Amino acid sequence: MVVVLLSLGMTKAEIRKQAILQRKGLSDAQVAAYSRALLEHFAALDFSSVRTVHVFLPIAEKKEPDTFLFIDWLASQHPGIRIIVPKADFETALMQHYVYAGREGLLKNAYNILEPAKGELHTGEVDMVLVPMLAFDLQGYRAGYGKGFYDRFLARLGAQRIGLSFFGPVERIDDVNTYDVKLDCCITPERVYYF
Ligand SMILES: Nc1nc2c(c(=O)[nH]1)N(C=O)[C@@H](CNc1ccc(C(=O)N[C@@H](CCC(=O)O)C(=O)O)cc1)CN2
Ligand SMILES: Nc1ncnc2c1ncn2[C@@H]1O[C@H](COP(=O)(O)OP(=O)(O)OP(=O)(O)O)[C@@H](O)[C@H]1O
Repeated sequence: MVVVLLSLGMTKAEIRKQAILQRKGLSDAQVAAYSRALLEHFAALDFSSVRTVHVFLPIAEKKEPDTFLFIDWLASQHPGIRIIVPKADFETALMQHYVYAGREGLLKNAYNILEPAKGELHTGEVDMVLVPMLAFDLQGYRAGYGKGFYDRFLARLGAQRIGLSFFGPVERIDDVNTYDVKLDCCITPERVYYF
């Protein structure tokens, strides 16, 4: 008898490749429409005890969700909430966090990530973090570009971790490691997955 062991899972490297291709296939109009759909789900969350939201700034060239929609919505609907944006140091894979002060002060780094050039550092608590990714799985694990920025950042925080993805989950990420931090939920254009 021949026994075939099928794994439904994928490695992060495989998932990254697939997700990058999937993203590349999106038109600008699709990115805009999907981003609006993500915002609709986000807007339905409970913000009653949220004072600080950490928002990644999109790499437009990589067709990431347009998080400026989220920033504009928060500023108009919850003006009391403080918006924090990151600045990544690629030598240490650590991020510094700044109080968002408008688009004027943002510059693109070598990876096309917009980031604050200067401003007020935020070193206090963060209640909610929007997490970028290439893909996530049914357990709430994610794969990003592979430098561990968000794993390092989220490890020391008690914040709500909210993933944003244009695509639904993969069944399972096989090579999850002890540093990988699970999401609390992941928003896709279709629905919100809770873990
Ligand atoms: N908007 C945004 N900011 C973010 C992240 C993200 O995913 N999205 N990151 C999430 O952790 C961190 C940045 N992570 C990155 C890690 C590696 C590369 C990189 O090596 N880029 C190469 C090749 C990428 C590719 O394979 O396509 C390049 O641009 O040449 C870029 C970003 C922190 N800030
Ligand atoms: N808290 C940590 N301390 C030390 N190393 C870490 C930590 N978190 C992650 N790493 C290391 O960083 C590397 C990248 O991790 P991983 O492949 O999970 O990245 P990713 O989650 O896809 O990337 P990102 O978080 O930047 O989107 C791994 O070698 C991992 O061991």
